[in-house]
Amino acid sequence: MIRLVLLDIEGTTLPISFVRDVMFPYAAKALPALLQDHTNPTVVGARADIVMEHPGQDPLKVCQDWMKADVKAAPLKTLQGLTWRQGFEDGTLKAHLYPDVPPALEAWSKGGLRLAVYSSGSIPSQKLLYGHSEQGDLTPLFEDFFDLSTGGKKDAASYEKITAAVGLLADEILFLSDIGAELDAAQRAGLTVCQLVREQDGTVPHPGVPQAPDLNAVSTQFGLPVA
Ligand SMILES: CSCCC(=O)C(=O)COP(=O)(O)O
Ligand SMILES: [Mg+2]
Repeated sequence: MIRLVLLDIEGTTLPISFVRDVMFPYAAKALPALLQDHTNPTVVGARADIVMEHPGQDPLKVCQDWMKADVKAAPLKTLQGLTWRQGFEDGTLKAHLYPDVPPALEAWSKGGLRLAVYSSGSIPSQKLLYGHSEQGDLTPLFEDFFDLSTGGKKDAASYEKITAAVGLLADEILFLSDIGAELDAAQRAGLTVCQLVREQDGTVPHPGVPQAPDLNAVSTQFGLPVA
């Protein structure tokens, strides 16, 4: 029986185009000034991690290359999160979640399911995004937020840590993601999984895992409360 739904963000609850065409350009504009900050300990720490990983290279150039290739690197995600704070708080950024997402999350939560996020985006940026969506503040629906500080999303050990943190049996957790390698890792850790195959994102169906085009179809497939 499913007791908790663990959700990826990009490609699952939020169109990839919103990340690529709105959030990344916003961060790209703000990053040069942010990387000049030598007093904020979060920036100092992230820059040091980049330099350690890419000695001799300009940290800004490394970040720009990572963004071009959508590399899920923890220091980049931390820095992006810092830039997005301003945009979400002043109303320039508002998350355009897929329309099926808010009603499904509300129905699941109302029906007694526990909800948590696991995204490469930093925890502060996850909270900003769900706190400033077109459909209002959805953060109260989530009991927990996990990011790359728990481990990589393609590592089974990360899902074992999340299972321990939420105090459930692994198969009582339903993990939803668009990425096959993430679903494979979660399955290796014993979680129940489903791939979101969003037409708008051009998601490639991954063999060996159940698939759904949206969260309503997830509800039907797994017998979850319906919106
Ligand atoms: C607050 S998430 C912003 C989007 C992002 O930067 C990202 O890396 C999302 O990756 P996901 O693991 O949710 O596919
Ligand atoms: Mg994703």
